[in-house]
Amino acid sequence: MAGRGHPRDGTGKWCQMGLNERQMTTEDGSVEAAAPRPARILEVNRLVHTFGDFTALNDVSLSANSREFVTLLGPSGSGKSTLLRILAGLELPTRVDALILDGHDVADVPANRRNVATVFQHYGLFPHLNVLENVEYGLRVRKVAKAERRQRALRMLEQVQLADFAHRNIAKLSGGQKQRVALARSLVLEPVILLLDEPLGALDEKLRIDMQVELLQLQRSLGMTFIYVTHSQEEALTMSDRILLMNQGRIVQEGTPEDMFDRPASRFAASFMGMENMFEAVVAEVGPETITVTADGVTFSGIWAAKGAPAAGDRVCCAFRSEKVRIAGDGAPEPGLNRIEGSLESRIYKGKYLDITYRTAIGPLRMREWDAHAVTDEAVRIEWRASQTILFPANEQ
Ligand SMILES: Nc1ncnc2c1ncn2[C@@H]1O[C@H](COP(=O)(O)OP(=O)(O)OP(=O)(O)O)[C@@H](O)[C@H]1O
Repeated sequence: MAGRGHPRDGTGKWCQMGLNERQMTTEDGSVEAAAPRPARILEVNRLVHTFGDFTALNDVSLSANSREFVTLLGPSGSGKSTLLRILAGLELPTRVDALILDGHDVADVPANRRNVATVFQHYGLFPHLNVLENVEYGLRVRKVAKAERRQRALRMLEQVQLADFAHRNIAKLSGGQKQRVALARSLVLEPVILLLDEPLGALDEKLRIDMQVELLQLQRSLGMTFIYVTHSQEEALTMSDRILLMNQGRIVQEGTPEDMFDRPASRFAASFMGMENMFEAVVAEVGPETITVTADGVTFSGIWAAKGAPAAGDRVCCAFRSEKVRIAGDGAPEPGLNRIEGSLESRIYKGKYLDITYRTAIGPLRMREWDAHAVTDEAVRIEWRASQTILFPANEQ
């Protein structure tokens, strides 16, 4: 990419003082101010990608801002990796209206001329090179002088807490350490965007959780834009500024982690974001804040999560989380609470909590109970808040 302000050889080096206030040291040691980097670092408009007659990406548009952590979240086969490979230039899109990176349209620019770097699940390190040589490799290809590339590689190894391992053989590293080397090797090139394809997928759970925090700290301290692919909603919720939820080659919803967790706007999104209770109902009344619905003769209230507004008589889907359900007291329900009678159907011990299913007039309802002693075998009334009940059209997947 003829990226504005990004030298592709060893004649100068951009110092990241924050992505909008950069300077460049030239060969004679003078310092030049760089053009400010645009706040919007990536813009993709109407991307379509096909493999033969199979459409892997269908009318996908997205953007990323400078310093933003954007996650592509979705089930296997939803098109996340294909999208990432197109951003990296490893795959040329079948059709795209615009693919703007750092102010330039790079739709036809090959991978080695785009100022992005990619980290994959399986590291892709060179086994015959030690840690430092692996991190230096990209700078060597770019013909950066030896002293400078060594200094930059060591500085990056410090950032990923591997300075003491600089001369270690790659084969003698743990999975987490290998992934840190892979990160350092990409970051040392100072790309405008780092693309990460399930980078923690090969690590065990404890290490994955530690590395999530480390990755986030690294992204914040470098002030870099990360585009991160995962199928784990927990990983996406922990790290992202913004989540793009993908299904069958489309971005079906996007928002902050809070938006995505609290207000999934379709059956697919609700189910993927872990809403255990979901049932169909008919709109009875549309109020200013809540909407009243009926299902099998029972009346509930909820809030509308999808675009537009429903009308009385529309078929909708209601969803709420099992951890929001609790056993009701004896008195009349407080305003803003939905309530229903239930009888115990099953309970599953999960260590820290119990997953309990109650048989009710609208079907089985799940409740997560943290106090194992609170559960009795008797019939109960269970309740949950209208404000935590989301509604969306029943006819959209
Ligand atoms: N080279 C290819 N040739 C044909 N079909 C492909 C090719 N690459 C990907 N696909 C198909 O495109 C769809 C999207 O694949 P992609 O790898 O992008 O999904 P994903 O969301 O990253 O899945 P996973 O999480 O399993 O990696 C899948 O149905 C896949 O089989």
